[in-house]
Amino acid sequence: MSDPLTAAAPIAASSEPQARRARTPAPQSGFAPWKDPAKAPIVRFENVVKRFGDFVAVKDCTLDIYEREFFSLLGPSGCGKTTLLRMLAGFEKPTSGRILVAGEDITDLQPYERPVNMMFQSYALFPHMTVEQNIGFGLKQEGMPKDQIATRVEEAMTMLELNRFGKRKPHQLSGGQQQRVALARAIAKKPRIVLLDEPLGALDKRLRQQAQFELMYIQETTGTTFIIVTHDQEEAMTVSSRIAVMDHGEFVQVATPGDIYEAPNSRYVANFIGDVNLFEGKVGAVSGGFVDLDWAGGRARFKAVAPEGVSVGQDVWLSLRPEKIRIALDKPGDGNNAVEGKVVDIGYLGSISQYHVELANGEMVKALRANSASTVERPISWEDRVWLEWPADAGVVLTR
Ligand SMILES: Nc1ncnc2c1ncn2[C@@H]1O[C@H](COP(=O)(O)OP(=O)(O)OP(=O)(O)O)[C@@H](O)[C@H]1O
Repeated sequence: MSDPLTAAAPIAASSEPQARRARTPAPQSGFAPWKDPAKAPIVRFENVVKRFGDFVAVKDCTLDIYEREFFSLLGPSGCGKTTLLRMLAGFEKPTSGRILVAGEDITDLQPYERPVNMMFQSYALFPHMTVEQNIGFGLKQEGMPKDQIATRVEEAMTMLELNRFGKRKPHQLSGGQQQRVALARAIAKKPRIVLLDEPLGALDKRLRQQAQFELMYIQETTGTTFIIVTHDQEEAMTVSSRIAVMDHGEFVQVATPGDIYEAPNSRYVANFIGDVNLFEGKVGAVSGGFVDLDWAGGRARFKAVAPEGVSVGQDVWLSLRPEKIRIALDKPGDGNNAVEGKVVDIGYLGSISQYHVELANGEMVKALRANSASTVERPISWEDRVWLEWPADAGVVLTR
């Protein structure tokens, strides 16, 4: 059973959307400590390996996380996200490697000796205690004087808008309110680092989105470093300063949401985040920072920005997001990449439509088009022959 002190429940979904809507977090513009060589990380995983018997759950992971980051570990089920988090919290010991917090090696410290509080997916509130008592419990265990506990509990309840519920027991609260109590309890101890394992997993989509903003607000207001485990890419994109995309116990890419989306380093990452078209081809030529990519055995040549170290004859993939493609009935002029196809499906999404276009080699490409009232062209419909067009810098050439 998890320790109710450290194993708190998911974050709250607000039951007072009106009151809370005004509190959108300030954007972390310009916040990029990972780019500053003078900055020391608050968390460092150093060549961390975790084996369970013969199985390697985490393979030689090295990662720096900086103070005030909202850092996401993102990946499919079983890729090692929770194991990494549990090693940082002290519930698992690395098979080899070290974990440092603020420069101090904490690998051998007990969970309660670490400046870290972990919130698990499960609820772990004490049913016989009031909200106030639940929030103050950890502080009481630490031997904090009563008046200071009262102040901390008050602060945490105010932040989570729980003041009205202080005297209630957990069963007298909604699920979302219980989650807020759990978060209040975690932050009342003022840990330097809060770890969240799928904190919003139990919420439906609407509440989840609301709770994401709430989490961001609390993270920014308290100045705490948050590390979250999620397999929901939209969630990671919304809340994170940076994301580590994981696969089979390894980091595939660690970058900002923008870079992960715009500059994925592999087909795995491109496919994992958002919708993408992948054109397989061979490099036909490299010059002036661009490659010519021979697609479908030479049916067409696409120009794209050359990745580092690419050479003629190499197998590559052009990753192209649907919104970067212009779809039109008329053949575009020279200059951009263009390929012809037939519309086989249209998804009407309100402000935009998604077109599924079949190319000559049978490949399907997705393209988006705004449903703008000012569009003078005739609407594009099923079975139409269309042209897909994009500039050389719209896609990313991937070598793996
Ligand atoms: N105590 C354990 N004993 C043996 N294998 C384990 C243990 N804990 C985790 N594993 C294995 O290690 C791998 C990584 O598990 P982990 O819980 O870190 O994955 P995850 O990425 O968090 O997945 P999920 O999103 O499903 O929670 C899985 O294959 C899991 O079965």
